[in-house]
Amino acid sequence: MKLTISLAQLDIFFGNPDQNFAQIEPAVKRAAEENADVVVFPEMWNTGYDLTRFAEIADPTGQRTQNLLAGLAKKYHLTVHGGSVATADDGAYYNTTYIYGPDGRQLAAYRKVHLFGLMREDQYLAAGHEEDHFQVNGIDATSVICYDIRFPEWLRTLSLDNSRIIFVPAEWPTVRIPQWRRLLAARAIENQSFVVAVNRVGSDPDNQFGGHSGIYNPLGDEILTLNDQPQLKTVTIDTAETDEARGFMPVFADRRPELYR
Ligand SMILES: O=C(O)CCC(=O)C(=O)O
Repeated sequence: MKLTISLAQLDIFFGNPDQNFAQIEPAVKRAAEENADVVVFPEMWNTGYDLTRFAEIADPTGQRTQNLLAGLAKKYHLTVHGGSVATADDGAYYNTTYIYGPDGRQLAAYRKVHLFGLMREDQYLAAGHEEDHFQVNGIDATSVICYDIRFPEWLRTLSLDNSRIIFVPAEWPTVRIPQWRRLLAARAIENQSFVVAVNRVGSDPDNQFGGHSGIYNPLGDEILTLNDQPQLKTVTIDTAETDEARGFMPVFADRRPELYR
């Protein structure tokens, strides 16, 4: 099955939800003009890593984000993968993904499972515990957030349910972009899946972010790579390539889960 995907590689205004919210509709509109079936945003695009001000700026129960994404998905008739946003719920903060289908219905909500201690995320956020599985235009897919890609056992777990695409929104620093690209390629190869990854660009008080959003085929080839500037690019993938990869080399059937821990 074919799927046309737009990667919306944004810069993010540090701690300024209003300015960040204003960036979303123009990108969705542009993706629709490029006939995308799905548009994907980066991680924590509402606030950036302005962790100490979450009480003020995190989205209460994610409502503002959900209303925006649901409305845009319906208006432009495509799936909106909302990257992730900082949300507040029951006295805790989360790094949360929302995904909406073209009819405006929520397809998935996911909270980042592995919190990134190096950026003090674990001191300010609570971790998620749940898998996410959804379909985009009839294609089984799953989604993680940034640092989660360093945990192959988690992406394998998520891929066991016939998933053909792994979405990865991120705020990945420039200094580790070579690792970003290798990790994404490895996750694509070992799970015989497409990996669709959107990183932010620009900087915050602590980090420079390196872009290089990309799409990797099930052989780990980068079939689309962006640079380190704000941009939106669109490409069509064919998930028959996942059938070919899995048919040729039965990695899933050859697993020995009884030996793993
Ligand atoms: O793993 C890394 O090097 C970067 C992870 C990260 O920046 C994040 O999870 O926000």
